[in-house]
Amino acid sequence: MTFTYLTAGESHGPQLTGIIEGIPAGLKLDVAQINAALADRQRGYGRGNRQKIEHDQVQILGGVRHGVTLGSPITLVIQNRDHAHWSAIMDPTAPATPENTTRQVTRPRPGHADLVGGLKYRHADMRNVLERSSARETAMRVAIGNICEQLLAALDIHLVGYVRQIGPVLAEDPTVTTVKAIKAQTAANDLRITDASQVATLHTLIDDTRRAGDTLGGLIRVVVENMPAGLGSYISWDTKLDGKLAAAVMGINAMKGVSIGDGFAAATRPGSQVMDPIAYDPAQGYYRTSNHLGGFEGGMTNGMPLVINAAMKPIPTLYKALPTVDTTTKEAKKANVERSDTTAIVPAALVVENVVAIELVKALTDAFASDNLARLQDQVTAWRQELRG
Ligand SMILES: Cc1cc2nc3c(=O)[nH]c(=O)nc-3n(C[C@H](O)[C@H](O)[C@H](O)COP(=O)(O)O)c2cc1C
Ligand SMILES: C=C(O[C@@H]1CC(C(=O)O)=C[C@@H](OP(=O)(O)O)[C@H]1O)C(=O)O
Repeated sequence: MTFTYLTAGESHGPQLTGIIEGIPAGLKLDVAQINAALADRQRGYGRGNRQKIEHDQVQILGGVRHGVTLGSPITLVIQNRDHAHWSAIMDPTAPATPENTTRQVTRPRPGHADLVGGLKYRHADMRNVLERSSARETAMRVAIGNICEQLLAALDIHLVGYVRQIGPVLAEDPTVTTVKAIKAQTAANDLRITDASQVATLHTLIDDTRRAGDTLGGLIRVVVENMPAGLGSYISWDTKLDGKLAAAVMGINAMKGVSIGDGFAAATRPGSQVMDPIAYDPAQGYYRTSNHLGGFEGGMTNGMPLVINAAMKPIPTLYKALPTVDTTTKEAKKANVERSDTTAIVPAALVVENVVAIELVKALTDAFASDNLARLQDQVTAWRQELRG
């Protein structure tokens, strides 16, 4: 069964909707876990006031009976609580007020989708663009990704996303590398970082940046453990799983770079310091004595932990608004600002984790018969056995 999903909904519309096809029948879904992931996406130092309004909860409206997946499409809904407050602002016919003279968005923000989206779809009011280009949509990708994570857990595959750097400040403890250790470290602070000694520095950096009306980006890493070797393929460029992961991660709002393993740093070193030597052990089969290549060779998983890195640009909406042009008068103006995050690197790390989970489920359900979970589990077990031999 080919796994596909679609999301719909605007940032301040009534709800986000998601439909997933291709989750095997027989998976017991833990809705509390999906809601915990949604709450986790809302946390993080540096976010704006929207998260005080939303309390994201998923409703499952199809594809699940008595808590167990049916193999049919799964329909998910998340309400936008802010919709109620926004309807007047969203009404293009409402008269302007002194507080809000810009009911129609005509001063596009550099770095956001406003201007090009408006030109492309002929939206004179670029609110029609920002509503859908907003990363509000990533709430649904996390709900879908969490269902995928629950399927991966049923196959004993585990993953975590974390923040390595915010702006210029590195906040990664290089000795914390396992999924379990990363989860323990990152749960203990509001920055999703593994080096807790940087928390105070980063709080100050984010506070100072917010006061200056500016914004920050950063670096993210996702680590996946126990993904079997041989997923993805070298046979054609578009079968490479590292490529599919890169596209999925780049598909997240504000991502500007994706790399695997040591990534760009590998380009500066000799091959002897980059290739991962092959070894064999009867209990675990073939393995590598290092993992510079982040678990991929020839577009295929090689059985080592997958290491996927992402670079997020700073948030494009600046309170100290940037120069733009009013699209009605063509006069030089300051860009539109309503409300914004100073940095969203903390939720973004969870979003990257979740889109990785989605791509891994796609790869697994492509490779194995997956109408039913028990059958999929049997095949993955048999495949792991074959690889050990
Ligand atoms: C979790 C998350 C939250 C974001 N919050 C904001 C925000 O508050 N304000 C903003 O201007 N951009 C925000 N962004 C980034 C924009 O959505 C993104 O830059 C925009 O859609 C343009 O797309 P691009 O950066 O991929 O080119 C956020 C991104 C993520 C992943
Ligand atoms: C709503 C979310 O993020 C939003 C993403 C976003 C953007 O432009 O991407 C802009 C802001 O929207 P608003 O003006 O409504 O506050 C963020 O809050 C969310 O993550 O749930």
